[in-house]
Amino acid sequence: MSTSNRILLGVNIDHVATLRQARGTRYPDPVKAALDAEEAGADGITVHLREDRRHIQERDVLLLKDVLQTRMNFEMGVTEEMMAFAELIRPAHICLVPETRQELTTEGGLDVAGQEARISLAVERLSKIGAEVSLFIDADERQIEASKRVGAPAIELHTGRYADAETPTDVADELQRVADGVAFGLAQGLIVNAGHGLHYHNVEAVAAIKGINELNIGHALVAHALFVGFKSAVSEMKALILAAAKP
Ligand SMILES: CC(=O)[C@@H](O)[C@H](O)COP(=O)(O)O
Ligand SMILES: NCC(=O)COP(=O)(O)O
Repeated sequence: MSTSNRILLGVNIDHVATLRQARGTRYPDPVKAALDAEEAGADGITVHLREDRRHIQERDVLLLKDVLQTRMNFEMGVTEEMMAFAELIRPAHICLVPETRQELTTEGGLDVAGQEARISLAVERLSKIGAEVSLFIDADERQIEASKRVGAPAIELHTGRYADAETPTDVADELQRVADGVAFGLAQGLIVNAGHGLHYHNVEAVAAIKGINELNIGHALVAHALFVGFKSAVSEMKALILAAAKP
């Protein structure tokens, strides 16, 4: 069980691509953002190639594969198209996420418990290309146990409910739910990551939870980068996380 205080920052660059896609221009380039993020201390780069291609494109992933100095965390829905693409690019990490076309963003975690056979086949197939497969799930014991059963070495706990909570009681409850999920996942022998909706004002409490391996953060970081630049946005976030994770 890992209870290390070393916590990694995965920088999600999807929403650099959102701005580009809004006009169909060549800029801003998420590949440049990824390289700046790495220079500023990102431990990895996360991209979500959505089925509707609303932000990241195949071109981005193919270029990143060649230029990243750290490692790619490739988020994907469990579809044959994405499985085949993952086999082509062979990322170091793959995170299986639920996806619906109309959603504004990823709503809730993957229902692993409800489709164990299908997820198990996907984990087995993607593990064969050498990827560490994680499952993006809610902090729910049933889903964590199912993740263990299907053979995934890692989970990423969806922190969206914590991020969206409005009253102090709800914030505390949702934070506790994440902390309980981390402890339960670690007890199952899983690598536990977390992310979604984290920003400069809510990240510290999550980073202070012992045993989290990595936080994946994107939207807030890209938004802050508009005002301070990408490198500063990453280094500010990294400093917050590392300070909060200190014993
Ligand atoms: C799975 C996840 O939490 C992130 O990839 C998130 O989905 C960012 O992309 P969207 O904002 O398009 O949902
Ligand atoms: N998996 C979560 C992620 O990569 C980033 O989510 P967000 O910070 O863009 O909400």
